[in-house]
Amino acid sequence: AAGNACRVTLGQANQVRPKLPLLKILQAAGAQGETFTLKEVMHYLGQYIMVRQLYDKRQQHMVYCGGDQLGELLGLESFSVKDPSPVYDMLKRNLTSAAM
Ligand SMILES: C[C@@H](c1ccc(Cl)cc1)n1cnc(-c2ccccc2)c1-c1c(C(=O)NCCN2CCN(C3CCCCC3)CC2)[nH]c2cc(Cl)ccc12
Repeated sequence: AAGNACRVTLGQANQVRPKLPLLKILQAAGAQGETFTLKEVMHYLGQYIMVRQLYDKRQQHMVYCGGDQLGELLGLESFSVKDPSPVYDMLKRNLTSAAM
């Protein structure tokens, strides 16, 4: 039915395609495939930070990513999860729309 067709296309519309350096990070956190929703990208980046123990055990909002590929992508030694702007800037540089 038309409804389903519409839902399928809408579902595809919000997929993004990470560029290779970001895709490798997501895959290291268990991501499968090449296109994701933004929510999935954020989930896998969070998993990556946890698995690689990049967060400070005492100040758990601080992420120390210097020397890790994530730090290379962000161009930062560290950041606080309370200020997501550097992450969004990195995603703007490393995500393309998969809708095309
Ligand atoms: C609100 C959200 C967020 C999401 C995006 C952004 Cl740009 C900032 C902030 N957030 C809040 N704390 C974290 C976080 C903190 C330390 C280690 C790992 C994740 C996250 C991040 C998530 C996530 O998917 N979060 C799910 C719930 N988190 C709670 C924190 N939990 C851990 C906190 C450290 C101790 C172990 C549990 C893990 C699940 N994805 C991210 C990806 C990045 Cl590039 C950076 C941070 C996060």
